[in-house]
Amino acid sequence: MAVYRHQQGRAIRVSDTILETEGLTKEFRGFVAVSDVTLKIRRGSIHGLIGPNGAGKTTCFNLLTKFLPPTRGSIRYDGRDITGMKPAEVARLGLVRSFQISAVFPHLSVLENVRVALQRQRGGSFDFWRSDSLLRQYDDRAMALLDDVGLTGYSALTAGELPYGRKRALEIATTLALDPTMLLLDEPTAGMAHEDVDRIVALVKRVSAGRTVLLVEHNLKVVSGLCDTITVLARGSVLAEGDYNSVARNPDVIAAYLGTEAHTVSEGVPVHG
Ligand SMILES: Nc1ncnc2c1ncn2[C@@H]1O[C@H](COP(=O)(O)OP(=O)(O)OP(=O)(O)O)[C@@H](O)[C@H]1O
Repeated sequence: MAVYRHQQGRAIRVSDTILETEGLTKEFRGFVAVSDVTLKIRRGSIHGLIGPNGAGKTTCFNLLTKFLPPTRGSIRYDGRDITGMKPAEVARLGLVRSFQISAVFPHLSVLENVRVALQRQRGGSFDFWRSDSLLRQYDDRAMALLDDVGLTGYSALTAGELPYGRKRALEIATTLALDPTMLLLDEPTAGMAHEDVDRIVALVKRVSAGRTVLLVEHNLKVVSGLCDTITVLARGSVLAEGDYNSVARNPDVIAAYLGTEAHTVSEGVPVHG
């Protein structure tokens, strides 16, 4: 199916694949954490990266977001080779990772955190010395983003006061402030209680409209509810790929989970029906 991007009044045909890797490999002093991974991520999809503990998901995520240089292989984003680029450069191209909670400023208010992210998107760097009135021009947009992630009622609290699940929502709001074309989320529901998980799932679904999302996730219920396509990694390599039902039925996937992570299986990987 042809995909078009509208730019300056013109429709430009773009590839259906937004992000692809070829032979992506990362070795740590001879230990191969990610081995010859070839991925194709469809524009507009929600793509999950799963696998048992130690499968190489985080390393792969760090390679894609340019936080780690690959030992071998290439990464193309939106038709461009980004293998040698820095995280800030790929972020400017619209490929943005969600920052970890440590990147939320705990002593600033929820609103100020989003404002700073918006300012950063415009100016490129943090500047705490800008006058308050200059920063206030971002308030409307910041409130709209907080509304998107269900934090309207929390805007005046300091980020440090937020409950854990709400902090993750704030982290997503600060990421959305960068107006990403493709969003990379690293375990957005890690460590959350059930009700928070459901809220984040709904949130990811909502913010995925008009975007591509790649998420690394342990919680298979989350993956099954969100992802159009799932890539299963095991021992650094791609073990299977497809929709949730097909990968969950795959005997190699079941064996990989059984071998290393019996508790995860009990949470649901082998779904047969
Ligand atoms: N900086 C590093 N130096 C050496 N080995 C590393 C480094 N980072 C990761 N590894 C190893 O690479 C392998 C893959 O790790 P990675 O964290 O990518 O897996 P994962 O699938 O994200 O695991 P988990 O689900 O447990 O977070 C592991 O064996 C890990 O010990």
